[in-house]
Amino acid sequence: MPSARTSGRNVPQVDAFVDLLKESMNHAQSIKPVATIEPPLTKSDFEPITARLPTIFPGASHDKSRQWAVIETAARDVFSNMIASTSIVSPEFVQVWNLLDFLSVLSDGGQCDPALLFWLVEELLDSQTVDACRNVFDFLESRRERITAKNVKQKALVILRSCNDLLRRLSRAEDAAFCGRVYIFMFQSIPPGDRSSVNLRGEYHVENETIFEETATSSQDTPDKMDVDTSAGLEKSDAKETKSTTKAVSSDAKNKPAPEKPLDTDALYPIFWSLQRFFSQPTTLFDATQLTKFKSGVEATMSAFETVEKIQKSSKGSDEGKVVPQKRKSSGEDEDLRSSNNNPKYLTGRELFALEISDLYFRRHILIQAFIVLDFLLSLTPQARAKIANVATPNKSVVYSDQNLGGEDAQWAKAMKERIMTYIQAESDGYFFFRVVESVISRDKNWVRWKVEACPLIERPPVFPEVFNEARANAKRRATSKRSKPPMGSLPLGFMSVEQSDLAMEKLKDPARWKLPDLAVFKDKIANDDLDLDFAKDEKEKSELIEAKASKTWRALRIARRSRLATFDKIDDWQKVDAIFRDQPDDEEAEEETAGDSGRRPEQRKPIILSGSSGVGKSTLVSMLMERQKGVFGKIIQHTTRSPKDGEVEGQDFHFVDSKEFNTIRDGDYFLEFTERDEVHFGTNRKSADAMVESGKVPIIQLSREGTQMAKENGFSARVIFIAPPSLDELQARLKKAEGLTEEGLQSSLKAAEADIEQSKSGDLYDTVITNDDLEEAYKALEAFIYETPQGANDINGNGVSSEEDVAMKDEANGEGNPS
Ligand SMILES: Nc1ncnc2c1ncn2[C@@H]1O[C@H](COP(=O)(O)OP(=O)(O)OP(=O)(O)O)[C@@H](O)[C@H]1O
Repeated sequence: MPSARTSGRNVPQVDAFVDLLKESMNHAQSIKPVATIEPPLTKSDFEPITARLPTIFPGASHDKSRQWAVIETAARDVFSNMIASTSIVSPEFVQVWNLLDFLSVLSDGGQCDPALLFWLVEELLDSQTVDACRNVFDFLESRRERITAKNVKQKALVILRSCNDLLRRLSRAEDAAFCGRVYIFMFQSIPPGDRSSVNLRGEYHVENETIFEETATSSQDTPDKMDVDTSAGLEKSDAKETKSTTKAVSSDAKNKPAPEKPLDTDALYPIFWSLQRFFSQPTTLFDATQLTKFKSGVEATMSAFETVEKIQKSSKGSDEGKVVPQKRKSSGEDEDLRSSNNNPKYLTGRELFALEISDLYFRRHILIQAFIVLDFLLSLTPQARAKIANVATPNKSVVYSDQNLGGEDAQWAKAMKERIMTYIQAESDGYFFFRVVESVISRDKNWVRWKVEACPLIERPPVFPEVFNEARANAKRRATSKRSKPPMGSLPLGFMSVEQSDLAMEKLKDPARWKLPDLAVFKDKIANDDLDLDFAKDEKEKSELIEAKASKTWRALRIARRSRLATFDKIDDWQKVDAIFRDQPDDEEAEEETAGDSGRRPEQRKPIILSGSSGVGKSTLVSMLMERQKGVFGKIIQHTTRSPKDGEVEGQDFHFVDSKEFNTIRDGDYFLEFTERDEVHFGTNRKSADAMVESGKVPIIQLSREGTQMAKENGFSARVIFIAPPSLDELQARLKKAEGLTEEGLQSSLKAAEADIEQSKSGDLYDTVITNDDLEEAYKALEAFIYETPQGANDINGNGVSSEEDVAMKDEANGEGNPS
């Protein structure tokens, strides 16, 4: 990291503050030697530096605005130099995070402009690729509470601006999860009642225009002239209608009822796509001619959709009726589609149209658009207006008080809404799909109402201590006064009160009361149910038997999960669970399972992290452990964005994924750690570790120091072992044996190893250090640690993955283990 240059402005205070910043960076590095975003540096960390501020800005009554300007100028200079010369993925970039931490401390103390940190973050986001912006968000998310605790009003605007700028760069489709992170950050930083991001003027997003082919193709009339229409002009949906469009629309121009005979796809095409203009600008429907056009367009679309569905239903199972797409023309069209700020775009090629409308999801998409616009129209009816009549000062921009939806049009809108609803719900999962849509729309209506009411402040009134105490006491009473119901399936205990106490105690000891039944018992019972099902007299009896079988199957599965989890893979249908009853798992699995018994299980089942630099022997030791204690340990395979090397096997060495998939997992917070080395990403999926624990094995994870650090910071509960090389010379010798390692790679590994060894001395990251000199000795030490450390010791984080026993015990406590 190059040191910050002075600004050259010849303002002594600026120069002095630049020097102070440089010192603060050195100081920060001595306090936090790691190159990670975590841990954040705090006020006390910077105390020696902030104590010197009065030497630059002397006197209690000095000009505050001047101080802020000086600090801003100096900070911008230092910051620009840093980001211009340091890559965000390099360890040196930690200085930028440290600088931002320092500015946050200054800002909280009123020493600099509260928004300064966010101005720099805005600059940083502007200067980085989308991928690198994720790192910036790692920082922002980790510090969110602190950096938005004070003066949020002054910061809100720049937070909104930078988040919105970033959102404009993100693709809603490709970076959906990242978009979510940005939104969540925005919403968490800015109070819900803040109106800075509300579209109070009710403006529509009119730039996202849908473009489609204006000229009618000759695909039907003159099929052999297909290619000629490469010259067909593209027209915006609000452009003048073409011959074919006019013709199609004019058939309905006098507001005739719906055409029962659907239009062919060619005639429907322009009508269909011109609806998009109404969808994106519903206010155009205030014009009667446009409304008529909209109505006929929606009707034509609806009829076509209904016909498509009928055809599809009747031709189910055969290829008849399937629309075969014609080959797409290659033109510059695709680039056009992706332009304009990553707005999601429909593919509007004429030759795709038939295929598109044969897709149920596409049809649903369009119908939901129409549904929303119909809802909007219905908000203009006198009945809907009556609902907002008591709003004192409505926001005129979103009320459209000069517009009214007349009786006939309102009837039409209502009927069409119904028709759409019926259509969507008709498909198998249509009901659930529509419920989701409905709940989203109804939630949105509340926001619209809030806007209509001119966005009153959303405030939660303070709760007084007396009220709080009373509520707590009430809650406690309610939770404890009622006699709790015995857990489902509990056996009766009535005999305890009537029988002699010693006899009652004996009865209590009956194994049937506390022991899980044998899995085999359920095999026969389920087989009997199957038999009875074949002879069921009527539907009622049949459904009772199915219910009884389901209950038994469920209990059998719960018992089987303890010892036969692997067989669950073979179950596709809950009605056929024979796999769990088979005595001998077949072939390889049988071997594996028998072999599995040969290993000794450690008392502590927490995941084990083997940390250490490249070449120290982690893989060698893990292989030995897995070989000598068969079936006890399971290696957690990392995800990586690099491609497999010769001999590497997917799922054995790594899970090889592309950056997109990696980022999705990462944004979904599924990695317990992730690191980057030479532009290659590595990450460990938390779920793999959880699944391993569930299956009864002890997960083993090989991690670098950074990865270990991150796993620990992310609250992952594990025992951490540092594998040290006997010496750097020996490590060099071992590394040299590795094929394909360049001199540069070798030196960088040695440097990293040196830092790792240094860090291991601090003793706060690792539970034990094993020096891998003599391999056998190192292995013995590893086993000793794993097997001889009692339960509860070395728990770096008490709240992580629970062991199998914990789960089992919880089940027993909940009565879930009791099957009767
Ligand atoms: N105690 C030892 N004595 C001599 N050679 C060893 C010893 N332990 C491991 N090695 C050798 O060192 C090399 C590196 O070992 P290994 O691949 O296990 O390291 P690693 O820590 O897993 O490295 P990486 O993190 O790069 O995968 C191998 O050739 C291995 O055989």
